[in-house]
Amino acid sequence: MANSNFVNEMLDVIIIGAGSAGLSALREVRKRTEQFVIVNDGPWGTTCARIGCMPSKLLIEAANAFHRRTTFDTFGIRGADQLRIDIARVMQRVRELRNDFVASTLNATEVLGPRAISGRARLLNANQVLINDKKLSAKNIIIATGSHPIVPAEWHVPGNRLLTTDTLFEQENLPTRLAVIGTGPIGVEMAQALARLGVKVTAFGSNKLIGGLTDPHINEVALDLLSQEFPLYLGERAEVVLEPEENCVRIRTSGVDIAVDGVLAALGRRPNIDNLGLETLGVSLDEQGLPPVNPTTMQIADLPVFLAGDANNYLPLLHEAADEGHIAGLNAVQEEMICFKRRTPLGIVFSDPNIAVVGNDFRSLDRNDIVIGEVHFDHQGRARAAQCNKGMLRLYAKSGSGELLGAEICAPAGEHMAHLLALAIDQSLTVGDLLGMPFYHPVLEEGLRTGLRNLAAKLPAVSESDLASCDAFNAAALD
Ligand SMILES: Cc1cc2nc3c(=O)[nH]c(=O)nc-3n(C[C@H](O)[C@H](O)[C@H](O)COP(=O)(O)OP(=O)(O)OC[C@H]3O[C@@H](n4cnc5c(N)ncnc54)[C@H](O)[C@@H]3O)c2cc1C
Ligand SMILES: NC(=O)c1ccc[n+]([C@@H]2O[C@H](COP(=O)([O-])OP(=O)(O)OC[C@H]3O[C@@H](n4cnc5c(N)ncnc54)[C@H](O)[C@@H]3O)[C@@H](O)[C@H]2O)c1
Repeated sequence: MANSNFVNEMLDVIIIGAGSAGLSALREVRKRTEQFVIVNDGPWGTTCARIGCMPSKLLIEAANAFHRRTTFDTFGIRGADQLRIDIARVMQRVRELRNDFVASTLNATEVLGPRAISGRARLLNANQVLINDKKLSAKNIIIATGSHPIVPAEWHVPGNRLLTTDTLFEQENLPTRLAVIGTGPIGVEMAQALARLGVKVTAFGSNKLIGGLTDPHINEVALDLLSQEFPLYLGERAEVVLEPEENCVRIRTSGVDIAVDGVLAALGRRPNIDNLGLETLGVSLDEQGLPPVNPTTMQIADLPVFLAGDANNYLPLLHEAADEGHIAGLNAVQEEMICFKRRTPLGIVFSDPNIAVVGNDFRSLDRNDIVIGEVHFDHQGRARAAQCNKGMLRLYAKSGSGELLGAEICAPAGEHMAHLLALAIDQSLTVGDLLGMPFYHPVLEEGLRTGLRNLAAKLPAVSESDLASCDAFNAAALD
């Protein structure tokens, strides 16, 4: 990308960071002015496409395709034990498709010529940025610098044994024994995928709740299912020590001491705000070094500066980063600030079964104001047919009105049910409204309907003339 020649101009907008948030902001800014630049440090192509959502899902798809062989015998398909995984080819395919996805994101900036600048930006004040030793000025600045994986300084593990998702997808081969440290969304997704690809995975997490779950019942189900595939040790920080004489890394907790060939750090991500010059803005910074940001406008305090995407650590998810870039991009070229209503919360972990949290999570709800419905998928008809009959879903509704408030899920097709539920929660639908909707047969969503019926039984009865009152058969074949 070109170097800057906008030194003496007062630009309308400088966008710092060309990830999903920055590109989303760029789209809105470009519709309204030509007086802008976008600056990006390091490779262009976004975290999502290059080292995040997309390559991780590519790896998961390969792992799940191979894992399907464990069900073949029951289906009557013989010879599964002859199937072999070619890790080098798996990783090559991940990179090939990943490169395609990256290329598709570059179109937006390649057409910009000198307005797309490669370099590291640092704020000098609320209207000035230093880029490649040149001062650029703008009426508004959008910061969308993303985040990076946290790796504890005390680990002292050399790069060839220490992986993060920044480096995992570049590997030609995978370690034989791997410790995945951290069992949030990234740790859970990668631990299961790598275990399914034949890596001897052991997972460690300081939090007893995994994959972003807050409902202990769903967490227990998720833990039970995942621990059938690889051991998980939770509730303690793991100590990570290089043992050069033993040619391994040792992972220790109070109850475990194991040797591994490599470590995947999945301990969370920190916003890319260090040395960014946020202190020059003259606003108070919190203990993480973050300034106050209005989530409806993305504005920092009352400054002409906006903070969007993972960089603000508010909702570090792709669709939220895109929304925040959109909001910041619009507001940066607007006379009057527009306040946006944010979307219904939705988080999905692409484990098998999927883990999802939608609407209000269990932890945030007052137990006295809600009723809870639940369903196990062990006996669900369609799930049994597909040999994916495991998992559980819990639904939370307002006790008087039956308005659906949230759900936590570890269930087959959880990603799709979470979307249906997000739609319902966004529209303030009640359990009765949902049970009045059509459910086809035989589908996994009938499991969701069983959960809704379980919830409806704890709410005031609906009118007999309402089809929402239509009851279950209590037969696996029909529900
Ligand atoms: C392994 C993994 C899997 C994920 N899976 C999912 C998923 O399935 N679903 C989902 O919703 N989310 C997922 N996420 C999260 C999602 O990828 C992020 O929320 C999203 O990519 C953040 O976009 P962003 O624009 O804020 O940051 P980025 O895309 O990281 O963009 C920030 C850019 O700013 C640049 N930059 C940083 N500092 C400077 C500076 N000083 N000057 C100039 N440029 C700078 C960076 O180099 C980078 O190019 C995943 C993340 C990871 C790591
Ligand atoms: N499918 C998805 O939607 C998806 C997938 C991946 C990532 N993401 C996003 O990326 C963000 C980062 O994900 P993440 O999983 O890296 O972070 P996270 O913060 O959600 O989870 C990190 C986990 O590591 C644990 N941990 C921290 N230090 C530890 C230590 N020393 N020893 C053991 N455990 C330790 C924490 O208790 C926590 O459970 C998430 O907030 C999520 O929004 C989303």
